[in-house]
Amino acid sequence: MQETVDFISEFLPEIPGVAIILGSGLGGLVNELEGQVSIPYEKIPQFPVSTVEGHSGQLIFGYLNKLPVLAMSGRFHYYEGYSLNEVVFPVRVMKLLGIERLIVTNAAGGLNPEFEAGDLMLIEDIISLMPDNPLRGKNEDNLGPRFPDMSEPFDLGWTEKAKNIAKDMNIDLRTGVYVGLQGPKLETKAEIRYLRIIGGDAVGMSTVSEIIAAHHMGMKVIAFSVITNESIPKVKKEFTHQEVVEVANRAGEKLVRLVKGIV
Ligand SMILES: O=P(O)(O)O[C@H]1O[C@H](CO)[C@@H](O)[C@H]1O
Ligand code: HPA
Repeated sequence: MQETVDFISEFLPEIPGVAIILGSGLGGLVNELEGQVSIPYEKIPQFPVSTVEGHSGQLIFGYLNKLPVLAMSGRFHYYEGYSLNEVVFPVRVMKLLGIERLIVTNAAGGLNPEFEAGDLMLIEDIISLMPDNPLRGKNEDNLGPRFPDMSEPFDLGWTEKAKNIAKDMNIDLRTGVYVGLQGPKLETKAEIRYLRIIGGDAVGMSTVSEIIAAHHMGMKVIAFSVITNESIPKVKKEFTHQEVVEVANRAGEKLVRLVKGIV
């Protein structure tokens, strides 16, 4: 990690105040960054590389409303074959770079029957149904405790502010619980019923491990889902990642405005 941190530090004009992970199709935020410095993942020592469409695969430093931020344009998923330790590696690097705040975004299927494609959801809690945990193995005590409390994974002050900012901007912000599954297969109807029963409002294949790792290190975290599809469509149609990326691109415009406001 130190090798990676030293490498990235060389490119950063200053320490970013906030790191932002951009989900599928949400790369549009990058267009808002001024004074950009981008580093392709394949140039960064020890860094994994992105293999999913809609995830461009670069770290981008830039100024959002004059505040220095570091955006991960492209994240890593367990289903790509990475271990959860590899999936959260960039989050750990961000903390070691001195970044204290993290905004996580994703594209997700709506479980809550009131949600529609294009809705924006503030993630208030998570359920990790990943087959592993990024904290498994010897604990690095300099990162965080062996048994981190997870009763409040998100920074409450920050989430309250986000809700108020959304209201001021006339952005309809849903709230709910995000369930993280390993993917890459989509859910069966019976699995969807199960996920709803256990309290899920949105489902995806990312995010939960990043939040666990960030919270373990004491980062202040906030997270949003763009609901890109109903997990059981009212009108029968097949799931396509293409549609996820398209809807996220369109609805992502709202999220970009909101993130800008929050930053
Ligand atoms: O969670 P992000 O990276 O936004 O991507 C979501 O979109 C992909 C499925 O279309 C899956 O990777 C799912 O997790
Ligand atoms: N299920 C799982 N992951 C997803 C979905 C979904 O319906 N939509 C976008 N990512």
